[in-house]
Amino acid sequence: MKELMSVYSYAKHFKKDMYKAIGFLTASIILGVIPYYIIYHIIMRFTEEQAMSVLYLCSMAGLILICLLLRTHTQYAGLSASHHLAYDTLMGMRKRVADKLRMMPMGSIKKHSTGSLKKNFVENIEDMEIILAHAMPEGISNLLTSLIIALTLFVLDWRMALLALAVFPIGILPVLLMIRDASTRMGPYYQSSKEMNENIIEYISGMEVIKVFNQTTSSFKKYMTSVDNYKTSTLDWFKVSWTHMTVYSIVLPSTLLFLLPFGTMFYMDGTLTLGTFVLCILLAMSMGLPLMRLVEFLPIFPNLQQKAQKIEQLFDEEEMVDGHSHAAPQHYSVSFQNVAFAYDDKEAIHDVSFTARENTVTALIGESGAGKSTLAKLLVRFWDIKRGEIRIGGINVKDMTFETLMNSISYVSQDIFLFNTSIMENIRMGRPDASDEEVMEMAKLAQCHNFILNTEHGYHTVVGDGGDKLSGGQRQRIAIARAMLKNAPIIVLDEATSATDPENEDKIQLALSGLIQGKTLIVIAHRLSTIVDANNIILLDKGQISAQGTHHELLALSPLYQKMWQAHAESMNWDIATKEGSN
Ligand SMILES: Nc1ncnc2c1ncn2[C@@H]1O[C@H](COP(=O)(O)OP(=O)(O)OP(=O)(O)O)[C@@H](O)[C@H]1O
Repeated sequence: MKELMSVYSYAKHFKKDMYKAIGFLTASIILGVIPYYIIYHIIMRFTEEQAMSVLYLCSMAGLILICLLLRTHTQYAGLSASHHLAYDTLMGMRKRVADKLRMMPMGSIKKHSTGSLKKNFVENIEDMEIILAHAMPEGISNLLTSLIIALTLFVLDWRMALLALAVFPIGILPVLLMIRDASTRMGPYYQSSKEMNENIIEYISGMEVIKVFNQTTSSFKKYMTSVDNYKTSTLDWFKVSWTHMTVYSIVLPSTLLFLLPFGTMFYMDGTLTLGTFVLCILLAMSMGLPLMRLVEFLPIFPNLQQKAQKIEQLFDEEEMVDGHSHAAPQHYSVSFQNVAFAYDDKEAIHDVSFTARENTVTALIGESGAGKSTLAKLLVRFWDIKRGEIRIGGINVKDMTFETLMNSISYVSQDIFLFNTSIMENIRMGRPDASDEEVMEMAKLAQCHNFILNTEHGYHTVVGDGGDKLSGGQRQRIAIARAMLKNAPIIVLDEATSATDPENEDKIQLALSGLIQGKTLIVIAHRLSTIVDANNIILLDKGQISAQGTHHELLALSPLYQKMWQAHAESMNWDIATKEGSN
């Protein structure tokens, strides 16, 4: 229950809307009970053989009509307040999700599969609507109404009140059994639904691999098994709950079961007047529905409790602490000082120290898995380091606000992601206030203008999910244009031209060197020929710096660099040889 109540903390006007919803819904139920009281009066006048004018009967009918109209109106007002509260809360939760994801280290986000994140942040939050808009306000108003009617019955005749309420313990028993079963059955139900979500996303995302390796049958089987498990656990739960639901939905509204025979007995032996008897019957009948509605919501709670728990678990996950310094650094030299970092328990970076100075190009090189991309990601604070310091212009990146840090760096990662919108808008994300002309200017420098003009709608061509309507090299060049448009003082390019043909790569390098004035450029590259002119080359080996210096210094001093350069030169010769051979 604590988790469920905490859900409301995301609503802006929780109390005001909640009171309004409960107030109006209670009023609507009471307005539904008043006609019973009016009917009681008419019956009593009949039995006492009092004269009733047509005017009296018409005014009573009119009163009943007014009650019913007011009931509809208050019900509408109550539900409108409860839905307002519900969607206000859901909006608060979704905003919290967006903030949470921004503040979580990438490692913590990637620990969860896309399927389970989607389930948690989309479906589970959506499912909270039923409790926020219905279960809570309607449950409380039905409880209040049942209590008011029960109290009136006690005031009229305590024996009749007990007789009317006698069905309650019998009716509530199956509900309690359902809640008990739910605690054991909800686990497998929830797990199977999570697995199904994960498998659907994996099946769709992995379709290319599935087709190429002809894994359609086995992957489809995995997906279908999870769908089947979900079906089994859901039906399993329904099989149990249907029996319980049938019992309580029959028993709970049967408030006359004991009241009618025993009430007749009391009337016969003269301990109950006819008037009280009739009124008790009408009140007991009007109590059946709110009682039933009240109990109906109870079994929903364990299910939603599980979901609220899962949402809260994610919200409780570790966050990175935003720095306080809004001040832009005085200069943009980047320095790593004795930096160590571990993914989970495995240390990937050990004691790394180097400086990338302003107005220079620093290249990070090394074999695959040496830790180059990790260093780039640590600079943009996708993760926090374990030991040491990373400073920009002398300020520790942890002390800077994320906004200041992100304004300082243009980062092009290995995994280029483009949004499913036009090429123009994808590039403009680098600087949202850039004009079309500025976007095109950058596209020209990043060598994408010509291919963009050849696409179906030019700059207005929509690039597809993640940019999948473009080639890898085209995506890379758009990402470079986006980063260049941002015009941040530090540019980090992680294999940013690896899928680009050598001719375009040279042109991009030229454009970058034109833009480097006053900037700090850090490049990660496999092709050593692209970084021979770098001012400083950092050679990484198994997460450590093996050597650093210019190309000539490293050639003279580092056996590892000599080996890498030799391998590179051989591959270039082989490349030239095969090209000549084919001509
Ligand atoms: N998200 C992650 N979780 C756990 N380990 C990781 C993760 N990313 C990288 N690693 C590990 O950290 C080490 C350094 O990886 P990194 O990606 O930085 O290497 P790299 O030099 O950029 O390699 P490449 O040239 O192939 O891109 C590797 O051993 C890798 O397996």
